[in-house]
Amino acid sequence: MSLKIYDWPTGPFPARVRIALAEKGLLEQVQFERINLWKGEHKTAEFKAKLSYSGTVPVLELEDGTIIAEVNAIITFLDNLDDDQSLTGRTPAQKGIILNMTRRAELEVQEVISTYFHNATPGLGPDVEIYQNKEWGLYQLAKGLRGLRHFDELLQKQPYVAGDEFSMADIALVGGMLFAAMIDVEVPSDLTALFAWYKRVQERPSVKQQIDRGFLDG
Ligand SMILES: N[C@@H](CCC(=O)N[C@@H](CS(=O)(=O)O)C(=O)NCC(=O)O)C(=O)O
Repeated sequence: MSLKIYDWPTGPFPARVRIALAEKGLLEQVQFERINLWKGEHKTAEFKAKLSYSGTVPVLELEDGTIIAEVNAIITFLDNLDDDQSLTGRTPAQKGIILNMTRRAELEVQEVISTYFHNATPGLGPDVEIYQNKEWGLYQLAKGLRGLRHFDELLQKQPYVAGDEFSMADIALVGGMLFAAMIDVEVPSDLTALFAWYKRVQERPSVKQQIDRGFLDG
């Protein structure tokens, strides 16, 4: 099976798919095509018509041309290629809890830090950031810091974001931590359970290799 993924190689959202690919042993079966976000290649009419209505990456293209263009959807597809849905859940309850916590990590951390990046910093540059609202961006950053504190409290009581095992939900929170690191958002040092979790998940080569990749500028 050959898969094609359009992404920015070190972007925090694409990193989540790359972690899942590594977890499933599929990294070698993927052809990656770099989409330069700083040049707005993800915002062209052609890209949005063919690949991503939202104008975002990553986008997965299957051999038959099928397009899947949301991180969680891509990971769900990958996790269902074999008979062990370790990332998205093996039972109905696990599937519900993992998706619940994945969305919470997105809505309370990664997406709000991304909104801060695009609104209250130069972001991808004036040619791409055609609308910015600095006040809204700062408001979302404060929400993201509250979100990180919430996950610190959660991780004082359980080893992983959705419970006792590593899952797609942990990958989502790793995405939030990567986004924070990429734009120098300081994670408060008193979030010791969060940092302990981050150290724990970095024991997985799939996660460590993404964190060690650093970030490319446009
Ligand atoms: N809802 C999308 C969000 C994807 C997303 O925001 N991707 C970023 C990539 S990166 O910033 O993590 O590298 C993007 O395309 N950003 C470009 C933009 O928002 O203009 C998903 O979950 O896949």
